[in-house]
Amino acid sequence: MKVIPTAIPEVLLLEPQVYGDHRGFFLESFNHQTFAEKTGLDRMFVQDNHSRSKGGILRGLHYQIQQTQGKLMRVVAGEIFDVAVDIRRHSPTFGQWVGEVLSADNHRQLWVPEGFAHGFYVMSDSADVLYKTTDYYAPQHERSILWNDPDIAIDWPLRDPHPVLSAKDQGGDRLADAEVFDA
Ligand SMILES: Cc1cn([C@H]2C[C@H](O)[C@@H](COP(=O)(O)OP(=O)(O)O[C@H]3O[C@H](C)C(=O)[C@H](O)[C@H]3O)O2)c(=O)[nH]c1=O
Repeated sequence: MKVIPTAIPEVLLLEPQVYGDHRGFFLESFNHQTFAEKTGLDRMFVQDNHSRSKGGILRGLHYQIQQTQGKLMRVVAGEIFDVAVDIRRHSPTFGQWVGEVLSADNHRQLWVPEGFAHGFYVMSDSADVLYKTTDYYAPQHERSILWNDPDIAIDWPLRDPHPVLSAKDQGGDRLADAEVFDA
């Protein structure tokens, strides 16, 4: 597995070793020992999620203010633009974002640490996103930040100007008004 740094040191792009042959391919999508050795992170994942979205859907920006979740994102069908936003008040990269294309073809994974808001935009006609989280879903602690907050200015590769959003995501907070982490 290769670990590729991003503009925010704590956000990591991972490339698994892919074993291709005449039948197709094999890869280890997660190996606890390899993940710890290569990233230096000691995390236990407690939940696996599967999210399918049509093209043009944008989910996010979400985080849990308590029971914070680290997320290991990957795509098994289609292509997404996956975004992590640093919302740790005392971080030198507070309010900055990282966006990476994850796809069924590039097999790339994004490590979104605790203390970050997360969202993705579906660039293909459909996408299946699988991800592991380091704490359990806790809706009472879930918060949303507006996907197009001008103070964050994420450069989403939109297929058209209006992504399809859930009602919750239409009403996200501006970062300036959001509950953020005191880290
Ligand atoms: C996240 C989650 C949701 N649900 C239920 C709650 C709702 O009945 C339904 C859809 O939930 P929601 O609209 O919050 O799903 P997303 O908009 O994909 O939310 C996720 O979107 C962004 C990309 C994230 O990073 C988070 O994982 C998460 O907030 O699934 C569960 O039962 N367990 C869960 O862990």
